[in-house]
Amino acid sequence: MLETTIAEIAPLDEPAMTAARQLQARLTKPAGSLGALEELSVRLAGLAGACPPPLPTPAAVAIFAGDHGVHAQRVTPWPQEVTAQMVGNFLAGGAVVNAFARQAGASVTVVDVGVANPLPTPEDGPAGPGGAAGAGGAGGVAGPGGPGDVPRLVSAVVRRGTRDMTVAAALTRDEARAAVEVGIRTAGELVDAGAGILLTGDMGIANTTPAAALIAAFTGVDAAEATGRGTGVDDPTYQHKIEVVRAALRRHHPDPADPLGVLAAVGGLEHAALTGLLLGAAARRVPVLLDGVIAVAAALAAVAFAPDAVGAMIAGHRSAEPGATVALRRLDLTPLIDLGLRLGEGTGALLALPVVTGAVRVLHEVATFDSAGVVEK
Ligand SMILES: O=C(O)c1ccc[n+]([C@@H]2O[C@H](COP(=O)([O-])O)[C@@H](O)[C@H]2O)c1
Ligand SMILES: Cc1cc2nc[nH]c2cc1C
Repeated sequence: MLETTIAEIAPLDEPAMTAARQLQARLTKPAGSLGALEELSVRLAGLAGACPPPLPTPAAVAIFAGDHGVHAQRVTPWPQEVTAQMVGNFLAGGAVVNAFARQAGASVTVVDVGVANPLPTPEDGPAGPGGAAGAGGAGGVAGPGGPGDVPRLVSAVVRRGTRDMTVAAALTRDEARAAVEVGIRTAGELVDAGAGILLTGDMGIANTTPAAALIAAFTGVDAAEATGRGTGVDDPTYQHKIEVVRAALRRHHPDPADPLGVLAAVGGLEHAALTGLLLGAAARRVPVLLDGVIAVAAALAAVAFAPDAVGAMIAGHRSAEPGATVALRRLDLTPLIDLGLRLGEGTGALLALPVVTGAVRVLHEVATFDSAGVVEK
């Protein structure tokens, strides 16, 4: 499935992009006055092979959840159980991603690709599914797409957490491939169900450590440049975290020309699955909004598999994690918003969604100088 998906990924359609540029020039606004939105609309026309491209709706967030053996190296202050507990919170509608998804009108799908601990059940009380649902707003669990559209759980466990990358490869190649294919399948299912845009989300205590290792492996920057403070670590833990990333890279010497090998050596299950989601979206020519540092690390893997996959990607925001800026530079993507977010879950991508919709809506709805009878300069 990985190879056939890669084979389907093609460059942006030049005639559609030319048509979008010409249309932008005729709309009732000074040329270039919509800044980055203009080139975004051109790219989306190229992806769709049509001008105007379809409005990017409905939107679907896919949150991939997994745990990390490198947690044993004390790279994060949070206990591993929080991954499972936050999955429960997502399903109950009580997390930030749920609030932003309701605001944006996006559906939420949580994919368990390798959570180590058992997921909470509704009987587990207020923190479990159903418990926080009242936080969804007056009237209960109203989902983003209307009543009944509640967050959905997909169980696609490849293994219950990776191995500690400082002592072994995090995953076997077969496990890494299986996780990538979970992401490809997720993209296919969401697009088949009608999604017009996909948004990346992630949950995994300790996952900023493999994200940093992936970014260093694919870009060649030093571990210190790719590593950040994640959920928030003190200075000694931060220095230690850089050494952990450095030790993993020294141990495995991942070859950036072998993305499956890199994901297996120093990746995470959610990073691999997100790589698959990005490849699947590109193959189906549906745009995908990237969230934070975990998503952009996965994006580096995706373009190593298929360089043209970048055509489907939109950088939602600039995560506060320094590795995100390193990766975005390599991908040549400019983030739409820059608010110092470092939460993950898909929150930054959701905040950027109205900007993307606005960029496309302009091509659909704005009058031309001719049609509106407005004189040009
Ligand atoms: O999206 C980001 O850029 C981002 C930056 C820092 C932390 N996170 C989230 O925080 C968790 C990982 O942080 P840490 O410190 O445990 O590695 C994981 O669940 C991520 O979704 C996410
Ligand atoms: C509470 C909490 C929520 C999160 N959401 C994404 N990563 C997270 C990490 C923590 C610790």
